[in-house]
Amino acid sequence: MSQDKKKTLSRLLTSSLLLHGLEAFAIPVKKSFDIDKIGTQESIFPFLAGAGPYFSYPENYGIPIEPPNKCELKQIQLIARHGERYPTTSKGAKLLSLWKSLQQYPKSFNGSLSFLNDYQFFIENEDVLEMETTIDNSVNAINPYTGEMDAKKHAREFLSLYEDLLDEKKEFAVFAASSERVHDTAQFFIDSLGSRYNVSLQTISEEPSSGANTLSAGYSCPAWDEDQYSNITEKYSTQYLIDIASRLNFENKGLNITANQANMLFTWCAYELNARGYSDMCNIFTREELIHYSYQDDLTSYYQDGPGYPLIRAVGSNLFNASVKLLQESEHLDQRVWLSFTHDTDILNYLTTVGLFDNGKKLDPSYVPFRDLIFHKSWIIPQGARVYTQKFQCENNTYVRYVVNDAVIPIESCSDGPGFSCEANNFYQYAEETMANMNFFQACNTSSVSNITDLTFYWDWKMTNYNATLLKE
Ligand SMILES: Cc1ncc(C[n+]2csc(CCOP(=O)(O)O)c2C)c(N)n1
Repeated sequence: MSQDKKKTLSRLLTSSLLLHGLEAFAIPVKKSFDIDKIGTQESIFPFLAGAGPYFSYPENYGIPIEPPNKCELKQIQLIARHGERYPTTSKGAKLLSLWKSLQQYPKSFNGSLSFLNDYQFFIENEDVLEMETTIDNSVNAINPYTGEMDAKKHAREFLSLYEDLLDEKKEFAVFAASSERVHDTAQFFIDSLGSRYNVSLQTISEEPSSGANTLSAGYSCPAWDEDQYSNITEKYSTQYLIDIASRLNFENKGLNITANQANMLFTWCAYELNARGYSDMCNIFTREELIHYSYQDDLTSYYQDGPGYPLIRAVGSNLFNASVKLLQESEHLDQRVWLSFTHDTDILNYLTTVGLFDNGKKLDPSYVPFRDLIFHKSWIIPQGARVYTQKFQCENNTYVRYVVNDAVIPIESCSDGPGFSCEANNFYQYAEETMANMNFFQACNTSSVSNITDLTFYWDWKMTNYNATLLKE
């Protein structure tokens, strides 16, 4: 705020307080207003490992997301992540213990941490852990980045593009994995569609026992080992974390922050943005450090849940296979819109099978491969991520294409249709080749936790009525 503005504000406060017979000097004008900070940190969202607020896919190729001229939409599928949330229980415990140890520091903080001298922690009680951020549970009344508002805004954007595919009279199903935050996101989305529609929210169990009949195949995959490629991912230099810790410790003698704690400060920054709308903690990093943090996350995701781990293509085939079936049957189904909500890794597993973010170049832990990198995890699955499959008809042919976080992402080997789409039969062939000899149930050794071998909920929801118990996971 300019000096002039501050003076005017102070004069206004003085005169109004005098009018009320109060002493003006009793109320100091605050040095910095939250409203000045909110909205100033959006350029760093892409560097926060998908933990910070939603942002559109940054490298939009310029292809309009509306169906091309003279083409008619036939089916829309959505696989979406829940919206902005509080940390998980395990991350929350680590953050709380870090906050406690910072509070033990006997002196005033200097340098970039000096905001902590007058600071209120953003996790106000443990009940919010694992949950969506909402208007109600936000730390700041003017937080624009709640999971609640994200889902509600998304639903309005969805209506603006696809309303014509919805039938006001007929009941239709929306599907959510049984994690409470995922379910809540779906409910916010449905609420925002308005009362014209008759929606039945189907809650699909994400317990391993649900086997293949799930929106979160990762939980039904005992064969998956998060450390399978840790020998590669651990090679990435964490010197940037040591540098951050040294800088903070130099500014604050006796603080003794460790590199692991420096790593947690990125998490702090991201989740505080979701809960408060801004985070002074985000300002302690240099751009270079943010780039290192972001690439380290790309690298681990690539080898744990993406193209770097061959098993993942089988995990993702569970959902891709169902999605292809829905596309093929579109003329015979009485629902033209298929909306599903789940977790980040499930969407990543699915897109790995589709093959949208794999240029065949394995991510290298010895340097940041700027020019060769198309696997930016946070661009693909930020909080509130949304992956649409569009099927449309132009003259006598039908076509399929993907819209990821508001950007059309063509299948490069099949993109000669209108709007860089893939002609439907070519698409089915592409899918068949991609999933040839792939069997989720076998590859994952799912039989050790379940005997359910097929994903059926899109087809049998009316008969079954899925209402799994909600889980905080
Ligand atoms: C293949 C595979 N990859 C990862 C996991 C673990 N996992 C899945 S969802 C989730 C919570 C965070 O996601 P969100 O923030 O979207 O709720 C975690 C920890 C698994 N079980 N299988």
